[in-house]
Amino acid sequence: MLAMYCKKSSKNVQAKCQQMRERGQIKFFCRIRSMENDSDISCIKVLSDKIVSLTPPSTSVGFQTGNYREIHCLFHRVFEEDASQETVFEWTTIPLINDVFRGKSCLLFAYGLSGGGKTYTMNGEPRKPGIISRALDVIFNNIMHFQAEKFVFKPDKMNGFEVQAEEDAWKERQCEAHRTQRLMKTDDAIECDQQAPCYIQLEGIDEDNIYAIFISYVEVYKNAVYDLLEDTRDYGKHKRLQGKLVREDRTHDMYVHDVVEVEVKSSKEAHEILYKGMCTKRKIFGSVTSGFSCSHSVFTIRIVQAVLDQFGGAPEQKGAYCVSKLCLVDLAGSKCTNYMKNTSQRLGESGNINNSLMTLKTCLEILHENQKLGMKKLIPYRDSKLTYLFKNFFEGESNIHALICVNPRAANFDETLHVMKFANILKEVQVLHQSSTVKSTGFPVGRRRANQMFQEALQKLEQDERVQSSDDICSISTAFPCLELKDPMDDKLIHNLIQFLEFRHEQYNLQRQNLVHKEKEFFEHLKAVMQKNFLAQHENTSLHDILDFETNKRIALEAKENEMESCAEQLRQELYNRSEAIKMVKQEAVVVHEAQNGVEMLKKPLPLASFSRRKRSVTSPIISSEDENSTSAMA
Ligand SMILES: Nc1ncnc2c1ncn2[C@@H]1O[C@H](COP(=O)(O)OP(=O)(O)OP(=O)(O)O)[C@@H](O)[C@H]1O
Repeated sequence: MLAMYCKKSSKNVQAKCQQMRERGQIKFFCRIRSMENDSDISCIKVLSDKIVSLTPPSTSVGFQTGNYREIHCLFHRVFEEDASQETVFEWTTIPLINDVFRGKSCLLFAYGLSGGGKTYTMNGEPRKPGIISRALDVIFNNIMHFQAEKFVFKPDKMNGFEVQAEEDAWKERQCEAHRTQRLMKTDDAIECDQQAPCYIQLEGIDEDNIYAIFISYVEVYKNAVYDLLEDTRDYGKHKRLQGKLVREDRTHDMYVHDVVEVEVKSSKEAHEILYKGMCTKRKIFGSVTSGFSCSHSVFTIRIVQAVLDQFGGAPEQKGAYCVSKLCLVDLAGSKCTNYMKNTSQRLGESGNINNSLMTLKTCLEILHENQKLGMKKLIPYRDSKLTYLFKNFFEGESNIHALICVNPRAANFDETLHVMKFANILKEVQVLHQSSTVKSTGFPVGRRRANQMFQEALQKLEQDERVQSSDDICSISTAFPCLELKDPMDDKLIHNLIQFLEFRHEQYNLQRQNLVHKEKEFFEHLKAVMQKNFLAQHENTSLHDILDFETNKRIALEAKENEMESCAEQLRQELYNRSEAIKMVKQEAVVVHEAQNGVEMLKKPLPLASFSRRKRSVTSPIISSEDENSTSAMA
């Protein structure tokens, strides 16, 4: 959270905090990059892990117009120059990934001046992977053994998914295997040397669920959306990527129409797709932006999760799944114009960037006004593709994190101040806190493991030669005695047969009794397990209640803490203002006192000598030592 000082009554602040608890707040982070040159002067000081202060340098517009007060900005967390990529990722992205696995939709965007380190933070560099790369690693490390078969879930190109029959999915898997082999032979296939083994245990992963991950990568450039994963191999010099439409689905969620969405099964596969997109971006947009990104990159990870049925098998019921997404956005630099050479095309580009960021600002301002005053003003999301794409994050239920990337150079002070002001507008906007969309099914916990154990046991039974004969399993006696009658008078055979059958019958009864007994035992055991399960579920529910209670308490405390921090900052500012005022009053008092002294001195009758000296000093205030000597001589 960022707070710039404003004078509001504590009642207002309290009401606001209450509102925040219900609606949820956008979390603000600030990353300060290291300076390029040692000779550069910094205008940013980190006061604590949440507060930074901006000191206007003498060259700044504010300073020149007499506004040279320090400005304090409050964030959820401040990352100093030496903060690692890992730390930034853990603070800004891990909570969002956890929420995505709870079925929520999340947005993380990097905003700041050109060269502030947005792309460095989002995409990273070789050996210093950024947020996108780490997010992919963490997701796949956690769901490695819980993935659905490929192509079971198929995007319907309208934000939704279809569940395919196993045979259709298998056919698609075969086709894809050929296609990938072909693709890997092209120049676009890049070695993924950036892959970082990032192991962080996520919350919200349910081993009784199956997961499927889909990624898409688009670029918003000159108010048009381009698909970076579109096949560009046939695109020659004169052929360009086609702009895509941004549409709204039945649930008012936005999507890029006809965008390529790739289902990935490993972090390596996801990285290959990511680098393919980066290559396209460099090839198509790189040449016109000369190192500074004048377009907005949107990398989306969609997670489909379905609950396994009561036997631990894949769900067949259509629609029995939940879809959530994580959008990782690298916004264009907010000060592109200065960095770009003044060719007309580039001025046009920078104008477009500023337009889209301006529209974003306008939308947020109107949204805040609507929320604050209960108005229903039309918000111009449609004025820019960027805002239209993210409409749902601001209007609907979502979790949003904003990462403000700043360069502390004093020369950038004025622009940095604008970035902070933009962040301050964002702070005012409230987004609805999304409740988890993953519903409890009532199925027993541990279905996947139980199913696996059952399958293993079955396999073992099939493999074991000793139990393959069904005779061995349900045998009630040895083989029948020889029934060949050699002598018609021979009663022994009949007698033996009767004995054998009686023994067999006895064995049958015994085994039957045994079976009934075992069945009874099994049901007793099952009952005990069910009872235990019921108790565990009960305990689980009460633990969830406690957790919810504690979470609410934590949220309330956090809100209180934020409120206190705001109040403390206000009081500090007030103190500063008052001490400045006291200083000025003291100075004025000294001046008045001196003036009074002067008047009193004048009122006193002076001796003649001193009068003549005074008279002289009045007429000629600058007296040299020679004059003084001569005056005293005259006296
Ligand atoms: N925290 C950091 N530590 C080390 N180097 C950094 C850091 N932040 C940025 N850099 C370096 O600064 C340069 C510019 O950073 P980057 O391209 O990320 O800026 P940007 O904000 O994305 O700019 P633009 O909006 O123009 O794309 C890069 O060479 C990057 O390596």
